[in-house]
Amino acid sequence: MMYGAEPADSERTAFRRAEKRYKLYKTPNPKSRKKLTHSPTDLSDVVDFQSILESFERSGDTPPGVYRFQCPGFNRPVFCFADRPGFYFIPSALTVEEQCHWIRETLTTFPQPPNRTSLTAIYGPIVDLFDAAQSQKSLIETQSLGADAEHETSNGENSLHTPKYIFSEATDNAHMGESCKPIAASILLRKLRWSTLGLQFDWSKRNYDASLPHNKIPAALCLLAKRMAVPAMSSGEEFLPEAAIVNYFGPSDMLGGHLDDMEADWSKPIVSISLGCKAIFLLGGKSREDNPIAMFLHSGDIVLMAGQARECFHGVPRIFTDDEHADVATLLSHFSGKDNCCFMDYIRYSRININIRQEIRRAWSRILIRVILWSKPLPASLAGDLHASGIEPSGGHLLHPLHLLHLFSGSLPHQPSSCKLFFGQLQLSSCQLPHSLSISLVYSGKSDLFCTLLLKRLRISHVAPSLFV
Ligand SMILES: O=C(O)CCC(=O)C(=O)O
Ligand SMILES: [Fe+2]
Repeated sequence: MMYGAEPADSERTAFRRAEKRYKLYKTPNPKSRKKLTHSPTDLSDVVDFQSILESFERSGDTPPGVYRFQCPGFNRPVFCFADRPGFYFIPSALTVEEQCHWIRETLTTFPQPPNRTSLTAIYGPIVDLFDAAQSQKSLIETQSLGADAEHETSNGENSLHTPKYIFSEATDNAHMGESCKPIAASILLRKLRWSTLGLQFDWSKRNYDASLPHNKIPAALCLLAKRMAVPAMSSGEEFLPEAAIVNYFGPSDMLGGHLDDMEADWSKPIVSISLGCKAIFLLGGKSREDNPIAMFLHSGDIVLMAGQARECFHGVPRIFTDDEHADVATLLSHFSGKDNCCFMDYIRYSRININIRQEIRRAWSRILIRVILWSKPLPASLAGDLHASGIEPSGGHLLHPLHLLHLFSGSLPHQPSSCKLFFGQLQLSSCQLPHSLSISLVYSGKSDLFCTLLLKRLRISHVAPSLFV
């Protein structure tokens, strides 16, 4: 969309106006007819935690509205905004060596199958994309190649996940025809927008699909996230990473305002790591109408969003790749040397974000359990029915409310004797019982009470109120 040509509609909210204020605009360069130049952006209102940290270390002071969060045992200063509870900023959380390590990982190991990437839907699983870019290979459809190439596809993949495309030295497509045009790996690497670690996110359905093949989150990343999540965790609680999304940003990319709502328990933080070129992060409020706070994200900064901050719109309207603002000189100096030039070339004009999550709401399995909460003896026909469907557990009393509530919440808010006859259906996630639970009551004497109770106690992710009678 061109500057100034957007419909008034899109400018309606405060969040959208802030995005427009900070996004990259290219205008014709007065000195050269062909080239475009970037129009200057007023950055005077952008909070810079790098300089807040410096002045805090010098004088112990923080600017109005920002305070240092005391977190015993955490060895980095953490800052918070007075009016955005649940948001934590850890400036320079990673050393430059750590940043280099994670940049390598995000480009080499993280996009490897079975992890899905933004390229998987088009090309199938792609193995060793970064290596291929480094050695100037091209991606070619497997049918268009002979036996030699087939050999390469047996790279540890089973037949189900055999790549449709593979990398080849060949770039001459004269004999292949237009439909099989090779695509340079370096171009694909630039097109890589995201990869997912741990439980795989299915963007078409906007949920995590536990049935997709996946590995656990790499142990070192898990450890880092646990260590960094501490300021946002209640004391004694540990962050348990289950999935991570890696975002790759090129010079004119942006991430529009959004909420991350695919996790069942919003009290758990999202741990978000910034690598590479500096960016502007917008932290809005619970409505798009709330004025967002703009702040810089530098390479090595970590942000935590937990509790109320999980309900705040946020986004990244701008990546700086120009020498004046990108702030990657130190990083680039660590990537000097022949073996590193590909990393250096990439990160000079890119930003990478790794965000790590817990309590993923899984796609529903097909296990359907009818649950009956009763205060009287269970009618024999119903008991027999349940028994026949093979859902009665050993011990026989699962469907007693006491048992159910203990199983999922460890507490019992009211006595079974005060329950009316409740008859409902529970649909359970097969992977992780307490985290994902959906219930629709088909009959209930006090369905609203029951619903509130389940929502509160059992972390029900979704209730279809229309089904309540
Ligand atoms: O890139 C960032 O810093 C934020 C990423 C983010 O909000 C997301 O992936 O949901
Ligand atoms: Fe997000």
